[in-house]
Amino acid sequence: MTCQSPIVVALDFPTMAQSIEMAKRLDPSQCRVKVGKELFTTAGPAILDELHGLGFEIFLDLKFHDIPNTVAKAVTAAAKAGVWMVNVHASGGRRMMETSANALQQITDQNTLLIAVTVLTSMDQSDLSEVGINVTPEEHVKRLASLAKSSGMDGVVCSAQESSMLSNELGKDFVLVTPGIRPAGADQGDQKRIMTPAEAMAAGSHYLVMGRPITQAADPIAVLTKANADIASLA
Ligand SMILES: O=c1ccn([C@@H]2O[C@H](COP(=O)(O)O)[C@@H](O)[C@H]2O)c(=O)[nH]1
Repeated sequence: MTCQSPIVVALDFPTMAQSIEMAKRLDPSQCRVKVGKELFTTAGPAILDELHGLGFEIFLDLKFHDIPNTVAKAVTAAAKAGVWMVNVHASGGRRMMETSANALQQITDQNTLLIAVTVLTSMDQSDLSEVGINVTPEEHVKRLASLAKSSGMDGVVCSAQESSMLSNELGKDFVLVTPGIRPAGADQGDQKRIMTPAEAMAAGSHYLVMGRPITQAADPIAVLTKANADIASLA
């Protein structure tokens, strides 16, 4: 089923049963889904089969960061599982990303998108300073995204606050996946660099990751439907 929406719902649940219960309420034409560290660790690869069986395209968000050989093997396994998108950390460096991109090119029957995480949306300037990075989040995102592009990545994970800058710098085809999406008035939680769904799309994001604002809402479908409508009204 072709998905009409840029929204990717983060299924951050502690059990397979809860994630499947949520997925069954969602419509694969209205969103994709994201499987992250919590769900994959508890449910294992079986969750991918379950969600594929429900018709969803899956972003496997495990943010691989290891030596080149290990990461290349991990992204290969993800592609063979048929996921729509998988990611690595750009800070793993050029050789790690190039080796992974080359490994995926060997799998001719899959078109899995390979993207790289730049600066987590939960981090601000002070968090970066504490780990020895003394430039603004925007400057560091730009540096890592440029490295990711020249290392063969299809795109990056960044905050929507950097989407306009990256779109101008790296071109409109370089895929920008932006978590930290918060409808107006929603709880910010641990996210630091946020934007609303419509703002993020207007800024040049291609895909919007939304977790708790949808999954923890009293009416998750109403929040998703409103976000899709807000985005559609931009056209
Ligand atoms: O920089 C990043 C990279 C990944 N994430 C993931 O996206 C979702 C966001 O969930 P919310 O509940 O909407 O905050 C979550 O699974 C993160 O692991 C991110 O937030 N920022």
